[in-house]
Amino acid sequence: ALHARGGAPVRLFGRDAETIAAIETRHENPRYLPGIPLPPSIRPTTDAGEALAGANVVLLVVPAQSLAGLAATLAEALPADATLVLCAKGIERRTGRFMSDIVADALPDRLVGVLSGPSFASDVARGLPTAVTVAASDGEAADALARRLSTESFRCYASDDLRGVEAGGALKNVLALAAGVVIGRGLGASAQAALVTRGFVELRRLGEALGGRPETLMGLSGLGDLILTCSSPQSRNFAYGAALGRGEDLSGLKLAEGVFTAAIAARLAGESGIEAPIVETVAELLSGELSVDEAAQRLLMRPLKREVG
Ligand SMILES: NC(=O)C1=CN([C@@H]2O[C@H](COP(=O)(O)OP(=O)(O)OC[C@H]3O[C@@H](n4cnc5c(N)ncnc54)[C@H](OP(=O)(O)O)[C@@H]3O)[C@@H](O)[C@H]2O)C=CC1
Ligand SMILES: O=C(CO)COP(=O)(O)O
Repeated sequence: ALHARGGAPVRLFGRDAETIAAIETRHENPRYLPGIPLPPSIRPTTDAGEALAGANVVLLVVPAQSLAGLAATLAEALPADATLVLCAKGIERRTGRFMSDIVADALPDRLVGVLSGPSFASDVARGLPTAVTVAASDGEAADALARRLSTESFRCYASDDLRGVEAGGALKNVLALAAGVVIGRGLGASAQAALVTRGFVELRRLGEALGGRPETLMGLSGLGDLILTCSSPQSRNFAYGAALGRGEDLSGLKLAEGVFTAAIAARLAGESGIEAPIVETVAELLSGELSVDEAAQRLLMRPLKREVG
């Protein structure tokens, strides 16, 4: 929407014919962004070939667990010189792969960027001020992509630390879920602040162990996104954790990305010898090893080894 408003030719591929038809006729996405007018110049289609013909920048915006399937759908129609921008935050549950690894396997030799940072879709689509990180392994490519994707309301900062950006985006989902549990259980704002701070320590430790740089984890795609999603019910991960914390029936609720990432993140922490008690507690809660009460208590008041605030 942002780029179409700025005059760029934008095509939108989606698989749900009803939603695509609504965007075409009403210039609104009633399922995902109700009430937000979309520029009539956007060309929506259910035909991947039509969407991709001649495209030079392609943003892939599906949940992390769906990226491999989407990459397979697009493979044939994707122009050879198109730059791919990965917007999903997470780790593939089945394989433990980060998003850039999935795309490197399915669509090798492509220029790949990762876009991540504190940015709720509805804020971005409304044109509210947003700042994110755009990473590519090649610094010059990251700079060019950040310039290309920036608009007056959407500022992209370039980074060449692809793994650090991916790690921050995936881990904050698990921590946002934990923050939701704390609030849902009624533990209060002080506990929430403690959770976010201790969660950030885990995000940094684990993110570095996975190959990310400290300054990336302290930036928009790490700390920035952690602050946003640990404090807003607009975050699906936070909202899912809050419902869990309140003891609600979750059967009608779409699984948040952090549900898929928690066990993998806990395993990666174990393999790297990293202490990640919050991530581990979320994984144990989701697997049923801990009750909500036990988990809520453990998230903040687990037995101390040698932690210093
Ligand atoms: N929403 C947000 O505020 C933000 C989201 N993100 C990240 O973006 C990613 C997507 O999030 P979001 O859009 O909110 O997710 P939603 O679950 O709200 O929407 C997912 C969209 O992806 C489509 N989709 C899923 N699988 C496929 C597939 N195999 N082929 C084609 N389309 C598919 C869905 O289509 P259908 O309707 O047909 O199922 C739907 O349009 C996530 O990783 C999230 O972390 C990042 C920042 C902010
Ligand atoms: O990543 C997000 C905002 O930056 C969106 O978070 P949720 O996936 O938890 O909704």
